[in-house]
Amino acid sequence: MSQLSGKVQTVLGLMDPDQLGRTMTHEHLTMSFECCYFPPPVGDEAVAENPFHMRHMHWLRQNPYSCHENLLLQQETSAVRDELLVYRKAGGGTIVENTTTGLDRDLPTLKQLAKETGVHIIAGAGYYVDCTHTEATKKMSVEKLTDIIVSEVLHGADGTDIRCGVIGEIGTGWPITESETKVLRAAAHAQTQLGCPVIIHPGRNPAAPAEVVRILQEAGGDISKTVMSHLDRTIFDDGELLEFAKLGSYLEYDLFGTEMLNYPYNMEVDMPSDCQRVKTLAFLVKEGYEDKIVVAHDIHTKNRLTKYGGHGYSHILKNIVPKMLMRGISQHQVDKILIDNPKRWLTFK
Ligand SMILES: CCC(=O)NCCS(=O)(=O)O
Repeated sequence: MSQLSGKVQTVLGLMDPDQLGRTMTHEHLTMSFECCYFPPPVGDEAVAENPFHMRHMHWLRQNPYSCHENLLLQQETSAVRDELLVYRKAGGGTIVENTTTGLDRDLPTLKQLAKETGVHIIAGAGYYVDCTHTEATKKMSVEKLTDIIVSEVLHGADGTDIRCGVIGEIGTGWPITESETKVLRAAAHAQTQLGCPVIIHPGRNPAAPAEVVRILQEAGGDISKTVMSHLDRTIFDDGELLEFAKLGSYLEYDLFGTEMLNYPYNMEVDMPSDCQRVKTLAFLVKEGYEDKIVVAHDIHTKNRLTKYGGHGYSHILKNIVPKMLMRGISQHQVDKILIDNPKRWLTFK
């Protein structure tokens, strides 16, 4: 048994899991998404260069990845601080900050935000998708990657003594690359050593989540302590969703607040609306998965902050919870989704 056993690890240190409260399991507070810039539709170049006007807000919601400035969430720490204070007032307790290596993780800023707002912040260890892996990372053995991830949890990351409390989001694409496979194996090995939570960013294909689970399992990972993110843009067929749910991971619907017609990274995908997301949650609850669902907004661009007319970090607490209750999910089940499931996942074995 390690000193972490039975605890959760925030950027301010170890904590009793009962103190977490309502938890968003997948957010970003400071990061850069420049790695995933997508050129604007032909003819829209001028808007993309000058986006932050009321008249461009709809365009930005539809094309969030086509404007360099919108991808620099790390420039908005003051606005994020204000939003975290609102989140606390709305009944929020904890945020799992999923920024990993490749996305400009900034642990000192996370620590400062936790101190200034009283929101518990849990930071992520490991690596994002292949296109952000450096040549040095790509050359590393699984053992070396494992050592780095373990050290980020036990000793601190990025040259600081600030420790991560989850592994992930571990980034994977579709098909999963050799370097991503090594990182997944390293995440599983680190999880075996530490008994810690893991969270995965799957590729944009309905087969991707199950393939990640297969790789993790083969490397000894604990799927019951693993969250599969972004299911709202990945699995659309109810039958396929239930097949995936049987594998035993937590099922994360984390794009609440995102509504767009054309999803640029995969034009086959019809991004669901928030009403459709709630409907899917109600379906999963009816099918017996109320102990496996977790939710979040995955804010990773500026336009989703309330400062720019976005929904902010309190959207689920303020708007989605009432909708869940209206659609037959009970208060007890809502509490499981927001409090009990994140707590169980985040507690070290
Ligand atoms: C870094 C944030 C992130 O990866 N978000 C997921 C975006 S998407 O793959 O669902 O478009």
